[in-house]
Amino acid sequence: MKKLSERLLECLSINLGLSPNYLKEALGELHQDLMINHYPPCPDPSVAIGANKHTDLGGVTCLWQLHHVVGLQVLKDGEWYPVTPAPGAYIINVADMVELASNGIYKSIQHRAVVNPTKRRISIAAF
Ligand SMILES: O=C(O)CCC(=O)C(=O)O
Ligand SMILES: [Fe+2]
Repeated sequence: MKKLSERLLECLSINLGLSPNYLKEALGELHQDLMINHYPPCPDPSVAIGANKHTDLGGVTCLWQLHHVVGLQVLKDGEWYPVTPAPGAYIINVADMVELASNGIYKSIQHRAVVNPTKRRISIAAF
């Protein structure tokens, strides 16, 4: 997972027209944390939230959504959009440090997780 994050930082740097190491050097040594989120089913999702609106603090977040239960949503132009899990794929979030180090060219995406009335949901995030 660390190698994936480092490779993504290289690609994001190259895309800025900078040296592949630019973001890695700007962010310093990568200490990656793993967070496992468990959202039990909630009979009335209109009165509960799984994870409140936030941005992630680090460089890039690699998120794995298990069981293909939809829950992650991103905020764009004032609207929430679901991020449908794709089998075998990670969701990659640009986080705060990359927004700062790219001088705002990359945006740290606002997101949240909603709960499901019948299914539990598990996601694993590497920050
Ligand atoms: O469960 C999700 O899809 C989102 C989790 C999340 O945003 C986080 O762990 O920072
Ligand atoms: Fe997050």
